[in-house]
Amino acid sequence: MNEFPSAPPDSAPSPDGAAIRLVGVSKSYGGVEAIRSLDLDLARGESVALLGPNGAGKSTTIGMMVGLVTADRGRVQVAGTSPRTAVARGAIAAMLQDTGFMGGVTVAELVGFAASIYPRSLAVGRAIDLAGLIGLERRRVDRLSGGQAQRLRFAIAVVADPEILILDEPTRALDVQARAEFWEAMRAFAATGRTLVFATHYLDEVDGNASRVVVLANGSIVGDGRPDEIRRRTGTTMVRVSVADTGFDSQRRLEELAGVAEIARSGERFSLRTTDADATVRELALSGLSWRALEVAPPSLDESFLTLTQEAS
Ligand SMILES: Nc1ncnc2c1ncn2[C@@H]1O[C@H](COP(=O)(O)OP(=O)(O)OP(=O)(O)O)[C@@H](O)[C@H]1O
Repeated sequence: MNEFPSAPPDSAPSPDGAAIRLVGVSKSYGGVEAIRSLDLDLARGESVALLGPNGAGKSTTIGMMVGLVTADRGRVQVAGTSPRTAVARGAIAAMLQDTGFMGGVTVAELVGFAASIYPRSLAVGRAIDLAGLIGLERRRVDRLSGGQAQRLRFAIAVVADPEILILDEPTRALDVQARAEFWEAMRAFAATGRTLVFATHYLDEVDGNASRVVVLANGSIVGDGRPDEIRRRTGTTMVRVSVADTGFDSQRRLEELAGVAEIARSGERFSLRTTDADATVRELALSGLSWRALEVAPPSLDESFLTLTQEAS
């Protein structure tokens, strides 16, 4: 896939550097409070993963960023202006869930139509290439597979050559190969200093693709930081070790090592869940136990995610 051009200088975000700013934003649907007094500042150049269980408020937040949902209270600013103005200027573009296409047109015609809306746009062929749709230019849009349609949504968003790109569950209908290609294109986009915001349920997409993780639950932010910070703050590390003498005394001594919260055993192999792996390993080394095959596994993002969202419910 091609490289993206550098971020254009004339689409600079607000003077203070925020690409997107939400201040005290709330949104209710009837009796349902979808978003509760949310404050969020996204700096230019950040790649932000928006995580949260079903109904947490991710799509509502994204809808407000692109001017499709109006907040009941608070202020939403995008590239230093209102979301709708930012969309009209092509400063922000989005790939949303399940958007339909106008019927009876080809892939190239539809991307060309999208390009004609914006003051500045990529060449149609370039957007089609970036989206991995080469060879499908003349295919009618109603004859695309689910994964091809998803790539077309991406082509329509990226043809705006936006400063900020918003993606709501972008890889939902893609197979493994297409997912890998999609993220390759996204990393190239982010590497040009542009801002990327994506909502996902696939936590394995966060590492390597997000510089920041924002976790939502019940319409509020319950976690915000670098992926490794989120893990460390909430997760526990697993220390695994084999001990030749598996008698009661060995198990008790392992349980008493600093930081150990829980212990499980399978034959000679012990799995220690620890809140402080360094302290656990240090004491293990001094314990006099006859151990081998030490493994230290970092906390998983899945576990951190569950901890954060369950605490909030
Ligand atoms: N148009 C609407 N009318 C009524 N309620 C809505 C509407 N849109 C969202 N909601 C409600 O607002 C809350 C937040 O929904 P939202 O779609 O923003 O969550 P989400 O985090 O994107 O969920 P998912 O992961 O399932 O897509 C939910 O309780 C949802 O039922």
